[in-house]
Amino acid sequence: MVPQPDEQAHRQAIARHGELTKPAGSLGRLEELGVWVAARQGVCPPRPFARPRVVVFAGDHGVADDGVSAYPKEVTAQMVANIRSGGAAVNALAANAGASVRVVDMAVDGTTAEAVSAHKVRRSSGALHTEDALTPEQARSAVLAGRTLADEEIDAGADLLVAGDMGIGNTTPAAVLTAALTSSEPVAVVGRGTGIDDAAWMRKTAAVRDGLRRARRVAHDPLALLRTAGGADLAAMAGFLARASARGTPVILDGMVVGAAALVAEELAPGAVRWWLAGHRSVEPAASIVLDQLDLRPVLDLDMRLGEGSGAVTALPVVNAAVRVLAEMSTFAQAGIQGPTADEAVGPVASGSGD
Ligand SMILES: O=C(O)c1ccc[n+]([C@@H]2O[C@H](COP(=O)([O-])O)[C@@H](O)[C@H]2O)c1
Ligand SMILES: Cc1cc2nc[nH]c2cc1C
Repeated sequence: MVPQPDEQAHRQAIARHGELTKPAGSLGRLEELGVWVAARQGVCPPRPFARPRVVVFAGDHGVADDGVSAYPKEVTAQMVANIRSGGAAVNALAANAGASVRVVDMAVDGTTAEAVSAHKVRRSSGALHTEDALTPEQARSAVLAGRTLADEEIDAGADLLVAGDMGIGNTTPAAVLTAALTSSEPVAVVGRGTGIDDAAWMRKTAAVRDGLRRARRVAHDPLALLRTAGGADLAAMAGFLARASARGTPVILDGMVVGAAALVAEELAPGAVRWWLAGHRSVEPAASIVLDQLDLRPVLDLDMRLGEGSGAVTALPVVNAAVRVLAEMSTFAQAGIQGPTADEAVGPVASGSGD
């Protein structure tokens, strides 16, 4: 069961925005974001996030051997090492936001450090256009690993979670999952991933078509869908996102790959979306389809298409800014400033974060 955000804190935050020393509604969506956090923390005014945590789910995909990515699968293991040593984009952007980063190997086609491979399910997920991505047992283990990781992080004090992804080929299964759960056509969900050319785009679209043919048959069953056309990374992310919501822990979603996992998580745990904020709009076309389906409006739109949780942690300082407005501004009464005249007091907070 997914808990409801706190209605009372939600109402108090909206009322408080009307009392702060600014024209009603003048901070635009920043007001709405502060209200969103207050309702998730169950307190008004809300607190800046003290222990935001990123978990990057790494795993490559057999379909990448058929020329659907601009990079070879070896890059996945190399980037896991780079994230671990602090040299990836997500490390820099997380540091800017006061967040810490953990990377886990769910299905990397290579050897990674012992410290990151405790939950590893297999080497590379299956080539979804010709075979199942996982066995039923692997799918169950991967979802459970994601749930366990969310529990571990929340129990260790994380007050905001971000799921990131790293895996050569992962935009192909993410496109299939998105198409299967939104009744979209392959051409609508296939993008350029790491930067593929037209020939690779056509190969990728054919792979998505073939994967989707099998995925559509099991689209009503989230575990079967993850097994057929997802992969260990996507399954773990779905478990992680569903569990965060069940624990009442807010999440900032990243781009297209995390978005696809979020669609599955919403199937696993209906209502989970109420604990998620969309960090940004990835340029991948499927990302916008996910946002529409989940009725989420992204905080940022910076033409990013990286993954790793990078868009989510880029949005986090804006979310913390929204919190500080509610927590630190003076009210009209405190500052001895005249409030609005009755006629002027129009609706204080914009809508559209899913509330
Ligand atoms: O999540 C996104 O919006 C996103 C968009 C484009 C690329 N990516 C990243 O690029 C990699 C997958 O791209 P590809 O072309 O190998 O399928 C993987 O590591 C993802 O994290 C991620
Ligand atoms: C270098 C590199 C870094 C990445 N980070 C997420 N996906 C990626 C893909 C590549 C190729």
